[in-house]
Amino acid sequence: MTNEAPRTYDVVVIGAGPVGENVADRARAAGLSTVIVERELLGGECSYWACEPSKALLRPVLARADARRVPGLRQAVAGPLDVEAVLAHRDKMSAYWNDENQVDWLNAVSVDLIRGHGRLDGPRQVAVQTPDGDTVRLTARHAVAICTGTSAALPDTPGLDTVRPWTSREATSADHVPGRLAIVGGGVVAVEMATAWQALGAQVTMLVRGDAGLLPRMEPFAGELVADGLREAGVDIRFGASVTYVAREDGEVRMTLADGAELAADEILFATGRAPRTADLGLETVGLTAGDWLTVDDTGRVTAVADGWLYAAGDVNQRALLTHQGKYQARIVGAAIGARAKGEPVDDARWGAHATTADGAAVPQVVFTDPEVASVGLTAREAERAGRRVEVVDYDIARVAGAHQYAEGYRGQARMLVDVDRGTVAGVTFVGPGVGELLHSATVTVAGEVPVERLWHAVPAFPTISEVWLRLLETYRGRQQDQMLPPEA
Ligand SMILES: Cc1cc2nc3c(=O)[nH]c(=O)nc-3n(C[C@H](O)[C@H](O)[C@H](O)COP(=O)(O)OP(=O)(O)OC[C@H]3O[C@@H](n4cnc5c(N)ncnc54)[C@H](O)[C@@H]3O)c2cc1C
Ligand SMILES: NC(=O)c1ccc[n+]([C@@H]2O[C@H](COP(=O)([O-])OP(=O)(O)OC[C@H]3O[C@@H](n4cnc5c(N)ncnc54)[C@H](O)[C@@H]3O)[C@@H](O)[C@H]2O)c1
Repeated sequence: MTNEAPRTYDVVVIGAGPVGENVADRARAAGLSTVIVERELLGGECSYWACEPSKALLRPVLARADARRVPGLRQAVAGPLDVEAVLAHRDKMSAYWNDENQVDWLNAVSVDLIRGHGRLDGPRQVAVQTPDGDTVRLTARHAVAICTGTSAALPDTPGLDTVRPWTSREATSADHVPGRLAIVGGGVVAVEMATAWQALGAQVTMLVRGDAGLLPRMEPFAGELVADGLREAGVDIRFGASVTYVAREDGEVRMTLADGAELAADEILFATGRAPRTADLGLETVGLTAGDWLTVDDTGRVTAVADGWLYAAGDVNQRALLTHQGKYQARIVGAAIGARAKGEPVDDARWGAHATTADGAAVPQVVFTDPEVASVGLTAREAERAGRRVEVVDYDIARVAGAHQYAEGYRGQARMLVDVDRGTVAGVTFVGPGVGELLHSATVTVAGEVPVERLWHAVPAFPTISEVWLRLLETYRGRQQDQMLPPEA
């Protein structure tokens, strides 16, 4: 093992997923010497085992579902998906699990790369264990940024160690379609992977604990409409189903549920949430606890560490486990590191250049199921918990002319929350085919804190689904006018 003298950089980034890459890019653009440490592939979970492969699997499924609702086109797409072609497309969209292009990009932006496992080794110090067993020591003049993301969190179900369960990694990279796939969980990964694998030919059974339904963090109608869509596609959804024991016997996975029911499948996917990759990161050398999420302020600094040199961005800070939101944090964190290093003022006021204000106000998300779910800002439940006075405005998207054009028998639902004290929109949820591309209008409205009265002047084109905005506003105004009418004699 060689132990060279420590190399010094202005900024050391640990983890080259989408977020680490962007922190490094922004820090370098601010004129700071920057090195990034990566133990697997540049591009992280998103490029190889999450967003890219999952959406490549889902795109043909959703395009076919849409086409089947268009008269004149339905017959042309009546047949099954070409599984081999879908998997080949997925492989291509995952860059064949090769990060050469991303290395080229890193070189082009003049960020140094060290491959290996990075660990903190005291304040501003990082030790990298390289694949050939060497240790490279790094010192950061200004900042260390932790961008190590998350891994699948598995429950401690007895027998789990014997079944070789699928996690999101296997679910997005599998090269064959299992005959029967059991999915534990009712969150985003569970519903997306149920949509994909059922359409590719597996018989999917979802085992969802409790009675909160699917997508429990979203508006309840989102989970209900997605459950309807999955059932129509042939998925068997069992609510109140807790797995108490699993075993792999004779090549199949056997499960026992809390109510004593038994079932078998060829594979079992645990889509039961995420855990931060901080267990083996040397957190204890800077007074933090191994395995914890890293709590940060709005400029991305880890709040529990003195002197403000340690930052954390992306999944690992648990603010919003989404690529686009982590990259937003990364742009701001990179700029904040740059400003502090140069002694420039840091604008961390609400919506300031160095504050990740949107994390708490306007996080957009699209769930790529049939129907799609697109949401930003608060749900009604969250608004109530936060003590915000909101008016809940609902509209059936099927009544919008553009929805009739989009698909025969369109089914969908929209909800807008109007903050009655501020006169702005606090949250929007759309559910229905094609609504994902509608979401940014809602994000601009929420993040821009556009007064509801001004929205009347933002005219949606006819006949598009976006006319749902007009209908939501009319519903809201109609209600207000009703309230202004004198009581009937
Ligand atoms: C199945 C699935 C589908 C998803 N789909 C979407 C989607 O459609 N849209 C969306 O916005 N989000 C989606 N997400 C979430 C998205 O993948 C994450 O939010 C995103 O990857 C987080 O980026 P990150 O850079 O914080 O972490 P990661 O992408 O996890 O990257 C972290 C990197 O750090 C490296 N690393 C970790 N520890 C060390 C260490 N000690 N030393 C060196 N390197 C280290 C890892 O190898 C990895 O490359 C999905 C997630 C899953 C599981
Ligand atoms: N399209 C997208 O934007 C997209 C797609 C996939 C994932 N993601 C991101 O990835 C993150 C992780 O997704 P996820 O689905 O793994 O997590 P999640 O938190 O969304 O859902 C986890 C589900 O597992 C259940 N669960 C947890 N522990 C369990 C246990 N012991 N037994 C049974 N059920 C259990 C929960 O009740 C919940 O239904 C999400 O926060 C999401 O932001 C985003």
